[in-house]
Amino acid sequence: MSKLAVIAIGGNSLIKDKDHQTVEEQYNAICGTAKHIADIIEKGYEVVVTHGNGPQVGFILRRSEIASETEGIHSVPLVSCGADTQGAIGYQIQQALNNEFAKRDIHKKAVTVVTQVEVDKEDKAFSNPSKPIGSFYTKEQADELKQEHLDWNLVEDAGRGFRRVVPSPIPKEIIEKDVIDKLTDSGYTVVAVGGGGIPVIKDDNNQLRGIDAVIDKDYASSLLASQLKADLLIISTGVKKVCINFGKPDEEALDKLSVEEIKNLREEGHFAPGSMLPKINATLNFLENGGKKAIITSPENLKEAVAGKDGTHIYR
Ligand SMILES: Nc1ncnc2c1ncn2[C@@H]1O[C@H](COP(=O)(O)OP(=O)(O)O)[C@@H](O)[C@H]1O
Ligand SMILES: NC(=O)OP(=O)(O)O
Repeated sequence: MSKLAVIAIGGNSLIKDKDHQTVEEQYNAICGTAKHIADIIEKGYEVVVTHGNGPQVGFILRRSEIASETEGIHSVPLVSCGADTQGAIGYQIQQALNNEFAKRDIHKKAVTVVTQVEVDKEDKAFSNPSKPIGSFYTKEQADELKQEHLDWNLVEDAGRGFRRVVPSPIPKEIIEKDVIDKLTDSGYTVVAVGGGGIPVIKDDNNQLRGIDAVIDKDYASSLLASQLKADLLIISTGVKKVCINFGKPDEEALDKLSVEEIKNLREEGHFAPGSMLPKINATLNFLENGGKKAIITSPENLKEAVAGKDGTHIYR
């Protein structure tokens, strides 16, 4: 039986830099990533692809806010902006993968599952927004925006500038997990829990209802990988390897670590909240829930990383 890898693609890693964030440029980045995912499939893995949406969901929300200043145009709730990104990014990944499969004569089909993820309506994240979305701003721009939009929260994001933050509750249950499991078992390459999944809560009548938030896709991917009993969780992001002293003159890249070693480095504060810290926590959740191995690397290093020659490897 083939091994199962869940590959989580970061929303920021789909956008090279601020001059390359159009839909076409994002599709080009996805086509590049699709080649690397196809390499892994050719190595004999079944793959489930998950993806982030931090930049994209923020862009859609902002467009909606600006457009709704025009009479007759309604605004779009954040939860629907997240659902929109699942369709738009899922479509691009699905198309890029199917084109790549056709080129290589891989007899597979990629399919996207619109995925709802249940969260706790009492999650304290709802009163403590922490998930960075949308554009990066300078300190001056951030100060101006705070005065202009009194309901906005902006924080410094891992030395890259200021960003708006929204609530990011912990994912509890993947509503469509059985469908994802069945499709994967049948040989489809499934794209799922896009943007961490569409956040939903159960109301008093046990009915699902969307709630405004953005779930961290690394936590949702880790939950999915555990529930599918995946052999490998791969987090594909903007860096080849996780580092200690990141961005400092004594920065050092990490190759291979145990759960205990990475926990110690986490305690020492080497991983920035809102960027690398959730990835580390998500890999630890996977490894502590039965997973054996997790890799953090960049899209262009996926093949080498799976072959054990690159990336940061964390073992149970
Ligand atoms: N210790 C660290 N090692 C490597 N990268 C780090 C570290 N701390 C913060 N980062 C930053 O975190 C980024 C990944 O987070 P982010 O861009 O939010 O992820 P995503 O790819 O999921 O959108 C890296 O590209 C890097 O800039
Ligand atoms: N939803 C989410 O975690 O997106 P990013 O990976 O883009 O931050």
